[in-house]
Amino acid sequence: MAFLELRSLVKNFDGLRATDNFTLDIAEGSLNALVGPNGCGKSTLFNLITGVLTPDSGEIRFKGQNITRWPPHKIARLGIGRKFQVPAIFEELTVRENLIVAAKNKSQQEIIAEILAQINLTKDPDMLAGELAHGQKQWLEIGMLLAQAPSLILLDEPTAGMTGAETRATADLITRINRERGMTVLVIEHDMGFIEHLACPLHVMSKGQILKSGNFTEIRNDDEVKALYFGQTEAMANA
Ligand SMILES: Nc1ncnc2c1ncn2[C@@H]1O[C@H](COP(=O)(O)OP(=O)(O)OP(=O)(O)O)[C@@H](O)[C@H]1O
Repeated sequence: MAFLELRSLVKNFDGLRATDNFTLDIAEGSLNALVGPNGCGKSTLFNLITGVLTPDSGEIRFKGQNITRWPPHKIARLGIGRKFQVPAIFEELTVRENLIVAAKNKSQQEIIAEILAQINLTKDPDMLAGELAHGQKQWLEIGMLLAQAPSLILLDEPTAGMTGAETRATADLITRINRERGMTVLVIEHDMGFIEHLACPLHVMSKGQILKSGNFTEIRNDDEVKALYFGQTEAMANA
C-alpha cells in the first residue's frame, strides 16, 4: 500500500479531459516532482487530491483510506497541506504571528523557532509579512504549512516569480523539509534548473496522463519528452 495512491483518475471539463486515467503511487517520506506543458492537467490533479474537485471516475487513497469524495477540510485534517502559486499570508501580521495563526496546536507553536530557521527567516520574525521580499513570502507560506504539521505537502510552482538565488534556496529548503521533517512532498514545477537541484524522481505529464517517470538525466535525454517540449520556450530548453 502506497502512502498516496492515485488510481485511474478521470476529470472532464465540458468534453475536455483534464486528467485521463491518471495513476501514480507516492511512497511515504518521498520527494517527487510533476512536470508537464501548460494545460496538461497538473493543477487539476492537485485539486482532485485536495477535494476541491471530484473525479468523474477513479480513486484516491491516502494512508490507506479512500478519500475520493471527501470535502477539502476533512482531507486537510487528515494531513494533506497545499501551497498555491500566490502566497496566502496575512500581510498586516508579523512573520511570527503568521506562523502562530497557522499552527495546528500548542506543540506546533512551540517549534516556531525551528520553523523560522527552516524557512530562512530567523532574522525577521517581527517584520510585517507584507514587507518581505517575494521569495520570502513564499517561504513564509511554506512555514505556515509546516506549522499545520501535514504529512503530505503539495507545492504548486513554489518558485514562481523568484530570482535564481531564491529558487536555489527554495530547492534546499524543500529538500530539508523532506529529509529532516520526514514529510512527503509532491511538487509541480516548470523551472528545470530548480528540479535538477531537487534531485528527485520526476513524472512528466502529458494530456492528463503520466508520459514518463525517471530521474532528471533520464527525463532530459528522453526523446518523447523532448518532442513534448519542442516549441515550448520554458522548462527543457533552459535545462
Ligand atoms: N474549472 C475548469 N473549467 C474548465 N476547464 C478547466 C478548468 N480547470 C482546468 N481546465 C482545463 O483543463 C486543462 C488542464 O488544466 P490544468 O490547470 O490542470 O493544467 P496545468 O497543467 O496545471 O496547466 P498550467 O501549467 O498552465 O498551470 C486545461 O485545458 C484547462 O483549460
